[in-house]
Amino acid sequence: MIRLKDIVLVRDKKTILQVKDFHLAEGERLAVIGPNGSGKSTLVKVLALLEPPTSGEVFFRGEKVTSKNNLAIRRRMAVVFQEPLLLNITVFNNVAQGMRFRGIDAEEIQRRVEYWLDRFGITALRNRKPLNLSGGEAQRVSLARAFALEPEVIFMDEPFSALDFYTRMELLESLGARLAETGATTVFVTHDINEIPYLTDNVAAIDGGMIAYKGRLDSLLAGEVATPSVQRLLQPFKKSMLHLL
Ligand SMILES: Nc1ncnc2c1ncn2[C@@H]1O[C@H](COP(=O)(O)OP(=O)(O)OP(=O)(O)O)[C@@H](O)[C@H]1O
Repeated sequence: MIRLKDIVLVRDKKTILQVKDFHLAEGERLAVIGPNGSGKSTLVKVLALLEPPTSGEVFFRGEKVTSKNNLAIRRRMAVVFQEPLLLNITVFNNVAQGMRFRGIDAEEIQRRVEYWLDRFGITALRNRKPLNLSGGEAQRVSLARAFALEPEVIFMDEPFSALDFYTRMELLESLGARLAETGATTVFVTHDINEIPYLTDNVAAIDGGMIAYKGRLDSLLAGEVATPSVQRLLQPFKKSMLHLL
């Protein structure tokens, strides 16, 4: 579905990302892990067409992304960030807004908003403004907004890392069920490897801007080749997780 070819991204004369060949298949659910500053968010920004690489090519369904088709392709994707980034309008309108920008008709918008508010358990909040929501509720709104767009790919960049443990567990369960229901192609960045089994067993580890591993999480935890700093990152999780896999 998305292919990166010979991608290099340079910021302040420093190479932040270097990806020779990367392929995200249709329906694939990929978790992305890596040490702080390794380039996880940058990888998502390049895949989601939010940041053009310094050199190299991005293909979406075989079509090369250019400055001309970039916006049209970006509208087929949705991104959920760590901060919900809601507008100061009602929950209903926050979920509806992106669809309005995409020219979807009012009846269909109404149907989708109601459906996704229900799926994320926030129908009762429909007339509330974001300032009156808890962090977990606000992130549910941001998830409903993304799913309502019926995107071909959903990117999530540490969406739950600002939330407390119980809220994170609830949201992971809920997100896992919704992803299973839609079959959406997904990239999920996390710094907490414990979150991954709720969503997928498919992981990419990034280190120093390069993809050090892409494959099954259990194989990675069992010691399959990755860079020493990715192995160090896994160390604290190994004991607690191996029995779960
Ligand atoms: N605007 C910028 N200008 C220069 N360097 C930047 C900029 N934004 C990020 N970087 C650098 O790019 C590298 C990759 O950053 P990125 O945010 O992709 O890493 P990350 O793996 O998502 O990190 P974290 O786990 O801390 O969120 C880091 O070294 C960071 O300092």
